Amino acid sequence: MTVMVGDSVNTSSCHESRLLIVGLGLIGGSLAAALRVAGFQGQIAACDPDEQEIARGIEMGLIDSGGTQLAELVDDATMVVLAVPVLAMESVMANLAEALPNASADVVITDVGSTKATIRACAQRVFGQVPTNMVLGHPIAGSEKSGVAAANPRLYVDHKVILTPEPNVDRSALQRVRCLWKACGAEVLEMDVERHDQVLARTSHLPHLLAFSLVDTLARQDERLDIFRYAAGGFRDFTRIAGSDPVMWRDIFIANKEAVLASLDDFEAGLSRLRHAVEAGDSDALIATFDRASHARHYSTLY
Ligand SMILES: NC(=O)c1ccc[n+]([C@@H]2O[C@H](COP(=O)([O-])OP(=O)(O)OC[C@H]3O[C@@H](n4cnc5c(N)ncnc54)[C@H](O)[C@@H]3O)[C@@H](O)[C@H]2O)c1
Ligand SMILES: O=C(O)C(=O)C[C@]1(C(=O)O)C=C[C@@H](O)C=C1
Repeated sequence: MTVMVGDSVNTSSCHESRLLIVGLGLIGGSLAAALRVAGFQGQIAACDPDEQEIARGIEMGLIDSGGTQLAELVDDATMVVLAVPVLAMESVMANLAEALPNASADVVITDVGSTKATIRACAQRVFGQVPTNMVLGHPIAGSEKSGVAAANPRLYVDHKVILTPEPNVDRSALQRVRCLWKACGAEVLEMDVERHDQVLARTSHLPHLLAFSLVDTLARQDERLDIFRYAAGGFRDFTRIAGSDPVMWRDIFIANKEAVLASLDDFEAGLSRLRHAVEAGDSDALIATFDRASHARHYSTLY
């Protein structure tokens, strides 16, 4: 079957007969939206403690059914996608473990959490080991918005999804999770858990920490109204992500503490070098730093 996600043609197909999304927010809702647009034939159900998110998901045509109680929704699920904040994963897994006998015999479990080591540890605590039918993953796509109302069917198109399978993973479970994301237009990669957390600490978690800190620092100053009134493109580009969900980011910084602190050490050293260059009016040092950064930014694969 050939399916279309916007302009991109995707020849892989996702044959799950019943997909259960746990946590119907931006990421879970966008997954449902992308599958709908791709012509996904299976049922899509969702579980969320917020009844209004479920009602909105049904109203938007993203899910067929849903509710607040996981145990009532697991029946016959062929794939379960955990899309809740990182520190909510363990309690969701514990509930899932109880209800899992009602799922399809070949059920596959995956997640979308922004950190991977703590979520792997949750799975080990709840199930004794990461089950062979569990494939942890992370779509490298998102926004500062939250909730199903912000769901975007094109969110994953041409974006990377990193899967972090365990060595003993069931190969067909891995293949089915790859198919899920390919159907959404994503490019699927594999990485080990430790490397994932180190890389994402630098490219995603650190920038969010800096944006939150800058906006908070300015917002606490007496003349904040005046400052924000004159802010333009540079401020907007640098700080968009400071509007992101506080709970989601609290969880990420608690979960990925060590890697974030290491990336913060490197950043502080660089900032300190720049501070000295500014203090000393060291034109050569300033030009050398900005030149390196500008080249790196232009020649990176960002779009
Ligand atoms: N927002 C992003 O840019 C982004 C990108 C990639 C991955 N992620 C990851 O995806 C996950 C979801 O993020 P989001 O942006 O969709 O957040 P969101 O706030 O939009 O949605 C999360 C949903 O989970 C629900 N929830 C919370 N606890 C729950 C529980 N115990 N059982 C069921 N549902 C529960 C909330 O009610 C909410 O509707 C997080 O782990 C986050 O780290 C986010
Ligand atoms: O585009 C944004 O607003 C995002 O914050 C998305 C972003 C990122 O840092 O790139 C945020 C968290 C993720 O886990 C993955 C993607």
